[in-house]
Amino acid sequence: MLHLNHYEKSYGTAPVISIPNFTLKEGVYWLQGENGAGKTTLLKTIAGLIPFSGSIRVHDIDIRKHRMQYRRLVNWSYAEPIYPDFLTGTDLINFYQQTNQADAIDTNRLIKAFGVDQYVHQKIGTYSSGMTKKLSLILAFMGQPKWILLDEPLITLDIKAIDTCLSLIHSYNQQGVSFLITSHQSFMDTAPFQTQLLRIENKSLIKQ
Ligand SMILES: Nc1ncnc2c1ncn2[C@@H]1O[C@H](COP(=O)(O)OP(=O)(O)OP(=O)(O)O)[C@@H](O)[C@H]1O
Repeated sequence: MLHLNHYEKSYGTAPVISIPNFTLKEGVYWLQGENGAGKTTLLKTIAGLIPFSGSIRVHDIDIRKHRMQYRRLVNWSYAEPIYPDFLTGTDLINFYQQTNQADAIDTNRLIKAFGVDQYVHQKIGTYSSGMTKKLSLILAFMGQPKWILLDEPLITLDIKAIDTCLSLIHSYNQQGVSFLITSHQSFMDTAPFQTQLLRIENKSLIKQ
């Protein structure tokens, strides 16, 4: 369960989104809204990356009171990931393996599933945008998260990687992992799972 209470986010004096009280049960949620509505902002705050007012809890673990514990429950993938050029994919994966206490066999399975084993030892500066995106998705699936937040997961992916990503969402969800996904692309025609629709409109979050 994900709870937001008295959640408010502004940049400077400009309010972006306000959510008095919202609970999301387990599931796969597709968060929609116009450009600039606040989708990335909401995901970033739930991921613990930017400050906000109010409270956020996942499985009763408070984002501020139990920061480390919370961060292990919530994984996140950027819409347009940027990593230091001088690191290799292996460097980042090894780092996440430690911080997220991820199982090595599961991690290798993810690397192979996205075909990243072909280039994971190369420096990230040599990757194309789709290659970097696949790496970012591997990192998002690592460990034992209860929620995975995916910001535009399908952009720049090739058709095979889109299938891989949708299959992983399906299988992780069957194992009790929930997803909050933003996407301007309609992926429901090919997705092997049902989604529940959420929308940010007029600075509010609504279920559809
Ligand atoms: N770092 C920032 N500083 C100031 N304003 C910001 C910042 N990041 C986002 N905003 C503003 O917050 C609002 C919401 O932006 P956000 O990126 O969350 O929208 P979005 O719904 O993800 O949009 P898109 O569909 O275009 O990706 C926009 O008005 C944007 O200009």
